[in-house]
Amino acid sequence: MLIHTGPQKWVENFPIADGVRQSPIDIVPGQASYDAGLKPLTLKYDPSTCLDILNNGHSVQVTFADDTDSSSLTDGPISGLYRLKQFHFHWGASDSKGSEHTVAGTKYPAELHLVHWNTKYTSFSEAASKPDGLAVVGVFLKIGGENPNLQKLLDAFDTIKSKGKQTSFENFDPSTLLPGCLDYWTYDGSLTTPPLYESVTWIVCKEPISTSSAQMAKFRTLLFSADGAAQDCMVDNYRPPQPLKGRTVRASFK
Ligand SMILES: NS(=O)(=O)c1ccc(C(=O)NCC(F)(F)F)cc1
Ligand SMILES: [Zn+2]
Repeated sequence: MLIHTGPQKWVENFPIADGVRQSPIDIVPGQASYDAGLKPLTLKYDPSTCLDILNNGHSVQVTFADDTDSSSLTDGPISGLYRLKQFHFHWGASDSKGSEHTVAGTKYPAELHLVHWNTKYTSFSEAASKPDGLAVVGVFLKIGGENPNLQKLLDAFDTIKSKGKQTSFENFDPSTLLPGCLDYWTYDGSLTTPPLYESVTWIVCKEPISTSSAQMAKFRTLLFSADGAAQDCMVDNYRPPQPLKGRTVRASFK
């Protein structure tokens, strides 16, 4: 039988769900503070570090080799160098919802998260629970023209339909999924799925990338459920916005 332990239930096992720096949030551009001290993002990705694509039961994830600095994030709001570990998506059951962050209440049909960890720590796992451990770049997807770079991912979905399936996925360049303009909002937040660690410097790009309605439909063919279990479509895998609790959202642009 289908057990949905949705976001409202998480606080029972993860009390930090009611913490002071939870994510996602609703970003209100008019209330963000422009910070001239914020640097442009430096994202350097090496396609040869791309390893595989996985259905982990709550999203589709592309994992990278993180034993060297070849795929990294520097500058922006962070200090030091953060290595790319993986990227994944959140999406809705229809094009009217799906993103985790919202912009003045606007929901996008999907949101891409590029997850990086601070190399002042020895591993992703060690960094994941530290207040300055992770930096996640969020990119909104909006309905427009078909996205040929996204299509490369979607073409692998038939082989990873159910939970736990993974397949090799090589030489993919994640920078092809970035918008042309890297203006961003930044704030201190958390993982948006349990254990909800308050360890993320969020960097949310103002400019969305495009996807088509047909491409969004392809995301919805993935399953939360494992092979042999009752088929449970992987949709609405987003956490709704959380209270700001006095935090400031800074903008890298005027
Ligand atoms: N949706 S999100 O905020 O980008 C996000 C990013 C990464 C993780 C993750 O690695 N969880 C496993 C860990 F770290 F051991 F707890 C969860 C959520
Ligand atoms: Zn995410």
